[in-house]
Amino acid sequence: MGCDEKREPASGYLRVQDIPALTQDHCRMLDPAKVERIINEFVQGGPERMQLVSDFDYTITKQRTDDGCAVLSSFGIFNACESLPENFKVETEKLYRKYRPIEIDPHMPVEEKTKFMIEWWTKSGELTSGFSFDQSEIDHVASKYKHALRDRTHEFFADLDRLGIPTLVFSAGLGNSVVSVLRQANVMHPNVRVVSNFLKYRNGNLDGFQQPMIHTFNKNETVLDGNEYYDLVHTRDHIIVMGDSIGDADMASGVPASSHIMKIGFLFDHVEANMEKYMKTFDIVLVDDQTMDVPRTLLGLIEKQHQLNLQAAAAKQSSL
Ligand SMILES: C[n+]1cn([C@@H]2O[C@H](COP(=O)(O)OP(=O)(O)O)[C@@H](O)[C@H]2O)c2nc(N)[nH]c(=O)c21
Ligand SMILES: [Mg+2]
Repeated sequence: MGCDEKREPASGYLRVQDIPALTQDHCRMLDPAKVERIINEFVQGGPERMQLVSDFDYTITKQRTDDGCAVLSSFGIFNACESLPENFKVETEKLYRKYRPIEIDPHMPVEEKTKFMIEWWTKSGELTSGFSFDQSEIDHVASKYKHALRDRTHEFFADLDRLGIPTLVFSAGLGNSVVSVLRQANVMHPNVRVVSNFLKYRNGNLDGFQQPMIHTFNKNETVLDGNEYYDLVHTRDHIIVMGDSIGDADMASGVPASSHIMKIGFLFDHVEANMEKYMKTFDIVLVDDQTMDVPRTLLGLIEKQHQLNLQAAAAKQSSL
């Protein structure tokens, strides 16, 4: 026939229109054929080739809760701890007011922004120094947010664990809060790794953040180069990336160019204004979806084929 599009798909080929989670109104795709192609690659490749990379704030946590209560970010959880010195609160707030507009400035080039972000995280680390602080304070505040994870997060992390899929939670926020929320929600399984900024101590007092600094514009797998997680995942070329900010879509940059990446974006704020950019950036855009149902559906398809393969192999073995 000489034309790819017209070629009849092999039997067992999955069609987007036959996957109910992907035909919901709030599930948008600019290029459904590309999504379909990647799903079939994932299903054929099986769990051994998969890895998941996810943002934390408002990706694993909800963008909107049932009771309407705001969910604190990981830095927000730290800032809500009662024992922090007054001066810390005043000065970090000043930094936020200065640097946050730069971070989201649509006109400034990323290279220029990066300099400012390094400055912000550095100054924030300097302020997070020289006073005593106990992790139990973070745990206390974080306990309020263990129920603010997306619906079916527990099941989703159980799926990832059962299938042995390495799961990287990437956050330019505060790792101590991220880990605390995930632990208290009972999803911190052995396949989960959190790469983020963690508190450092010296002589019993806080001493800023541990290296390497993770900021908005280096939050991707290049920052992992050479560490043990990179070694674990660099051969896993089938990648699901999940985020709520445009920049999250780049979290897997640094992996080999031949990789197949499915980018899932959760869109909630200013839906109309953001839609076009999200559609161009993410393969699947979920509008006000506060669940893990779509990523779970992808894992379900991969697992189903995996089970069939295992059964076929067992049947072949017993017939020998
Ligand atoms: C250094 N610093 C950075 N941030 C914000 O923390 C965010 C963490 O970035 P992220 O991990 O991409 O999380 P997200 O899901 O919230 O986007 C950045 O986008 C910054 O806006 C910060 N926020 C607070 N409250 N305090 C800080 O010191 C601070
Ligand atoms: Mg986020």
